[in-house]
Formats: sequence, C-alpha cells, structure tokens
Amino acid sequence: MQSLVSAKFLLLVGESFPVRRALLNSRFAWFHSSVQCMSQINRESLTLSSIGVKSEQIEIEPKIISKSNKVKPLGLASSEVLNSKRKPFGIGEKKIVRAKEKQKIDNAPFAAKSFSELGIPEVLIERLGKEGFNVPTDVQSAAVPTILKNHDVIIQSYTGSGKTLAYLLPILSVIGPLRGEIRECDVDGGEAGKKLGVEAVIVAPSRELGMQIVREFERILGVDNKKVVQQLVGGANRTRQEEALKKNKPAIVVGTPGRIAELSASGKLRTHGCQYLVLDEVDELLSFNFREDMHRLLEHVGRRSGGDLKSNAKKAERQLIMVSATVPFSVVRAAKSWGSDPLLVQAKKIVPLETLSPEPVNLSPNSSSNSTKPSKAVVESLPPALKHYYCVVRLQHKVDTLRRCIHALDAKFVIVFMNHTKQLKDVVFKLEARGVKAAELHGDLGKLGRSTTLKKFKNGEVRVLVTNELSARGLDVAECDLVVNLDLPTDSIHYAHRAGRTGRLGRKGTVLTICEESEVFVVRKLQKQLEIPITCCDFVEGKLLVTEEETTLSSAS
Ligand SMILES: Nc1ncnc2c1ncn2[C@@H]1O[C@H](COP(=O)(O)OP(=O)(O)OP(=O)(O)O)[C@@H](O)[C@H]1O
Repeated sequence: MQSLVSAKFLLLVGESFPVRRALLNSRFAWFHSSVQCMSQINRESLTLSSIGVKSEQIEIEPKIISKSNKVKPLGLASSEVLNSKRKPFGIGEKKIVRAKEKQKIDNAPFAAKSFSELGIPEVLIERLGKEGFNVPTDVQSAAVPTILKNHDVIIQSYTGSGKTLAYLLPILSVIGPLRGEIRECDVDGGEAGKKLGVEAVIVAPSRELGMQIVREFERILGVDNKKVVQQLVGGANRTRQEEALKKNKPAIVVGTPGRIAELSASGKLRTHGCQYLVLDEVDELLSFNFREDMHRLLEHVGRRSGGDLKSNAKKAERQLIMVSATVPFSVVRAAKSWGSDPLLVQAKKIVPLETLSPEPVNLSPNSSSNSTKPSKAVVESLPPALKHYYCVVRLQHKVDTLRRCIHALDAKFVIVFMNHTKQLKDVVFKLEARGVKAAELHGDLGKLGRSTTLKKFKNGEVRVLVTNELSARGLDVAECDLVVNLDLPTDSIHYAHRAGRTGRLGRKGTVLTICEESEVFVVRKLQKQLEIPITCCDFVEGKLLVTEEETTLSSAS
C-alpha cells in the first residue's frame, strides 16, 4: 500500500522535484511487483442487463446539458441517445455530463447474432457488412453496448477474438461520419467542430500495432473518410504529422505513447476535449518503459486543466477503455485509479472491478518459487483451439529442428520468436541457406524497413518472420499457422501473446517451443500457469511425432 501511495505521489511530481529520484527505485519495484500480482476474479459476475445495457432501448435517467444550455430530460430511443450524449464540446459549448450508474436495461444478448443487436447506427452496420463483418464476436457483443453506455472498461478476452472492433465500433457510433446523424458543429459549417481538437486518442505500445489499428479504422470508415483518423507513431516524420493534424483536423488519433505525449506537450495536438482514451495492450503500456509518457496522457487526455485531478467529476470527463488479452492486477489497480467505476468486460461476463482482489503470483516460469498456480491473468488469454508442443534438442540443432517442423506441418506463415536481436540475422541466414524464405523484424530496423518486411510476410513473399517481442503484441496476420519459440519467453504473459499470433478468430494454429533439456521445467511451469497441455514431440521422416502421452496438467507439476 505504501509503495502504491509513493508511486501515485511520484506520478504527480515533476521532473525536477527532488524526491523523484529517491522514489524511482521503489516505484520501479512497485511497477514490477504489481505486474506480478494476479487477480482472484470473483465469480459474482454481472449480466449486461444488470449493468444497465439494452440493445433495443437505452434509457438514461439523469439529465444532460444540450448545446443551447437547456437541460434536456433523457429517455430517448437508443439511436437518439447515442447521437446526443456525446456531442463534441468546445468553445462556447458545455461538455455533456457523462451519465453512468443510472442505466436500466434488460436482455442484451452476450452472443449477439448480428451487429444490429448492439445499438450501433445503421450506416455503420452497412459499412461492416460491406467489409464482410456480419456477426459480432462474443467480446464485441459484451463490450459494444457497455461502452455505448459510457462505462469505463477493461476489455479482456483471448488473442484474436476481435477486441479492436469491440472499442472501435462504439467510438465510431458516436464520433466521425458514420455516427448516423449530422452534428451541430457540422451544421455550423464544420468549422466549429474542426477547432475542437481530437475526440478519441488510441494508444498502442508499438508502431506496427498502431498502424494496424489505423488500417482497421480506415477499413470501416471507407476511402472517403480516411482523414477522420490519423496515425501518430514514433519513427515517422514528426513535421509531416503536425502538418496533417493542422490540415485534416482528425477526430481520432492512433499512436505510440512517446509521439502522442510529445505532440500534446508541444501544443500541436489538442486532447483536453477528448471523449475517449483507449489503451490497447494496456498491461504493456503500463510497464516501466512507458511510465512518463503514459503519465502525461492519463493526466491530460480528456481533462481540462484546473480542479482536483482525482475527483470523480474530473475522472468522468473522458471515457477510459483499457484492452488486453492478459490483465494482471496492476491493470485493475490502474483502472480503479484512473477510471470511474470501471467494469471488467469479458466474452461471457461483466464484473465490477471492486469485486476483484489481488492474488500475488509470480508469472515467471524461470523463477525458483513454486508459483505454478494457474493465474487468472493468463488462463483465459489463449484461443482454445490452439495446439501446443515442445521439442527438446541441443542448442546447435534448433534451427534445423525449426526447418523440419515447418516442412512437417507444411506451415505457410510462420512467426519465430527469439529474445536477442543479434541472433535473428543468423537464423534468417541459416534458413535462407536451406531454401526457406525468411526475414527479420525488430526494433533496430527503420520504420520503412519494418513495414516492408511485414508487407512481404503478409503477402506471402516471406514464409518465416524471425522476430522478437516487438511482434508479440497485437500483430494480426490472419493466415499465420505456426508460431515457434526458438528462445523461451520470459513469462506466461509473453508466451500467451506470442502464441496468440496464430489461431486467430477460430482458425487452427500450432505453437512449438524448441528448448534444451535443461529448460523443460520451464515449459512444464508454463503449461501449469496457462492451464494448457504442451505436448512433447519430435520430427521424424517429415512428420510430427508425439513422443509422450499428452501431458496432463496434474502430471506436469
Ligand atoms: N465480427 C467479426 N467478424 C469477422 N472478423 C472479425 C470480426 N471482428 C474482428 N475480426 C477480425 O479478426 C481479426 C482479429 O481481431 P483483433 O486483432 O481485433 O483481435 P484481438 O482480440 O485484438 O487480438 P490480440 O489480443 O492478439 O490483439 C482481425 O483480422 C479482425 O479484422
């Protein structure tokens, strides 16, 4: 508790404050220990109806203040509510008061059969249909109506389950050209609205993920509306980004913490009036690496200056949406601290964060402690259809085993994970020498090099992408059919995100960990923590051969 208070205090002090340095060490420890804390999720889950979500008719009891400052009673049909409750606010306008706790709703299905059940505008549903999205995934069914009802949320569901659309759809239902209604600022000639600054800020931990999210927005918005969203990732030309911000006045920006914080601090990006702050891969964003930029964003985006930063009114000015397949208790704690009565939204249940309690578990499989207990932070993070194998070889035979595996499984899109950038080149060289088209992807490559490599991998020019943790989060290559750990991941969270690059959205996928004899205990710990069978195998005469009975969890300890 004391370290938490210290850490929070530190977040409020500036660079030059003398205690900052003294606190840094304890704060570092806090960040890390909190990432290791697991939530013991209370089974007392809510239904959409009990949190007040209803797809056909949404009732909001409190009053909102209209542009003309007249108090308007609510009780509107869903589309009216959607289009009125989040109008942009700016010069001469009063910000609309966010209405929460107040919603009374029934019968929204957790597994909706069509997007029309989720209360999003018709024009958006039409765009979805054109892009081949006809049925929402489970997490989208749960999250879209909940976000539309203004709740701050953590969205947690397994990798490849469609979490991006789960927050993108409610945002596009309220801001941008697909919201289904002409906005008051548009009627004013558009200029008033254009001066307001951005309305949604989406933060992702890597350029690749940021660019991927932009593409998803552009896909739904359509070619004519591309300028509604702008990419603000690091590594790209900052001046060009500033010019585009000035010229296009995007409603939505998507980027990496450093670049968004930089542009916001310089006054080129106006985020105080922002309605949505989305943190995609939130557990990564809350890591020590991003602490200062994230602090700035959490303090400034959607918050007007002055007043008590911790007051509920202050918190309620923006809607906070946190997203990840893995939700350690540190994220729950951050959501409670930065959000307003947030909910944990999963595919089949919605839980108030108040019901979750910390459960300290060491997620590192390399640790000497016996903490192999399944952890709630990771057990629901992997698609159930994935097949997990491990293969024991000598270090010098790892690449050859990789090649044999690719041929045995006839894998077409392979992602290979390693821990050290230096060794990636060597593996690519060896694979190419054996006739397998391969390329490396890592942070030392420039932005252009990274996107060219990724493009080649996606269009099939490159069969094997040899990479590091950079690609573990969020990368969506639907066809990826094999993930290989050529080096062991550092913990079960990293295993989950790496493995999740395959088997996306119900597709088949295989994960192979190639390890040495001395590392087998780590694999056993991983399978225990993740509650998945990881089967020992070998590759003989071009075929995958299971060399031990499928290891059950009980015998794995
Ligand atoms: N309702 C849907 N119908 C068809 N395809 C969908 C639907 N929703 C999402 N998809 C597609 O599924 C793929 C995976 O979605 P997405 O990347 O959002 O998953 P995710 O849960 O965020 O994964 P990760 O945790 O790895 O980031 C994407 O290619 C996306 O376009």
